[in-house]
Amino acid sequence: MNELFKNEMKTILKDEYDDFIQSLQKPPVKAFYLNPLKKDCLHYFNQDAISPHPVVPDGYYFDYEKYPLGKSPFFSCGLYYIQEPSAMLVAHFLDIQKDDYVLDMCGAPGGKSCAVASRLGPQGLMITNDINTLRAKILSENIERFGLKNTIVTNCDPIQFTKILPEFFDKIILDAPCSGEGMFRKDEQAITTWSPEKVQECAYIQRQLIDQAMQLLKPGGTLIYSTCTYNTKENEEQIKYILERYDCCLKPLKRSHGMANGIGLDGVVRLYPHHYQGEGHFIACIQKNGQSVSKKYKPMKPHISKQNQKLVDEFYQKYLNIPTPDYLYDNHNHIYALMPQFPDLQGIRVLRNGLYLGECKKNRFEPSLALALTLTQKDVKQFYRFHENDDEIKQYLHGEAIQGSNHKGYGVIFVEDYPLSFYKESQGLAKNLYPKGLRR
Ligand SMILES: C[S@@+](CC[C@H](N)C(=O)[O-])C[C@H]1O[C@@H](n2cnc3c(N)ncnc32)[C@H](O)[C@@H]1O
Repeated sequence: MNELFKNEMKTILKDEYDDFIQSLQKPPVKAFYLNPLKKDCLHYFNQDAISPHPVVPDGYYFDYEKYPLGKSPFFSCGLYYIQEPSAMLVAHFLDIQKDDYVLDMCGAPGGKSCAVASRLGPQGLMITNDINTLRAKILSENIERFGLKNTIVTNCDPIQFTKILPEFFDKIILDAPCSGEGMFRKDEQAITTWSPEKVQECAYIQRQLIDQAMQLLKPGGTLIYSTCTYNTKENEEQIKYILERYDCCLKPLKRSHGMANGIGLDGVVRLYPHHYQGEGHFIACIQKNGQSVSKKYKPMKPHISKQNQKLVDEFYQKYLNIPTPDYLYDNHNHIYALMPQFPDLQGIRVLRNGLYLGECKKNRFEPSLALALTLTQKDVKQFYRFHENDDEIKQYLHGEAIQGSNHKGYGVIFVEDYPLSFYKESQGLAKNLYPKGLRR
């Protein structure tokens, strides 16, 4: 470990420094939170291998060596998100309201976006963004896995939002790119890439993102700022900058279970692995002063050709018990269901425009995995239901077809009550429609 980092931690922690260093020798802890869109699923978990997070209501620690939750088919069904237990506090502290419009500026891989978007109601909106294209694609996959309909995934420099959506958002998450000092136990690479120059560089980028966030936030709106690093330049100094520069105030966070106070700043939260069961983190909450007024903005316009509308309608009538969504958007024959509150994002690279329904090709409609993951057994005319450990589920996730019956056409595979994927049946065989990239 870099001597400069050690010296800095000695200054920050004083006589707790040895305890901190010892805690870095222990294995990292892992946790998950439940997806509130997937009802009544807790009893399917091995109760002996999970224990409740002391603060986050739907959060649980788990023993990842004995209980590899990432491999369960329930993971593919989007029942939970595996997230570092300190990071879980960010969404928890945001105090989400059902109709909030939320922006996650640096969203990938999506731990905070999924937590927040799954708690919004149908009037709410989540725009989650990442500047890195590869990471934005992973973000988009996680949004899909969680079965979210109210979420737009973008891949841009967030400065682009300031031109079209000033003072638009009720809540903004700025989980900033940082020097990663809090990740040293979990990620060897974080140790080797750390340098004082990296701290300076991150602080500079964070400042730009902060300025953008404050332009995008509604008066009365809340910004949650977090990092997974310990130095004050990337943490308290950034918060003091916001408080001096903008008409806003600090919303004090309730500390418990070993959460530490800020350095020279009260009301923020510092998490250290020798006090709190998780990795290192910093969290602060800022409220912009002023009255919240809903601004007029240009909504995203639905559009779809008559021919494609007919194909989608036919599919819904034949295979589903729910009506075709009202607001369809056709992007080169890829069909999305928009929500009426979606803003027009002209000029911004959009990876997922609400719920991706599927593709119209060769005069038919092919439904997507994303659509399957939002459906219940009542919503579909044909389905097969299996248990978590059934061979059929293993075969299906592996990419194989499974034994069907004499039905024909599209249906959905469920693991207990939870949708996993569409299949297409003919001649007694349910053909595999699970995307190749996700098979295992
Ligand atoms: C700490 S991670 C975010 C983790 C994420 N919030 C979550 O909970 O899963 C920081 C992210 O910021 C992205 N990033 C870096 N610079 C950025 C910028 N200028 N604008 C937007 N995103 C940026 C990185 O690609 C990275 O994915």
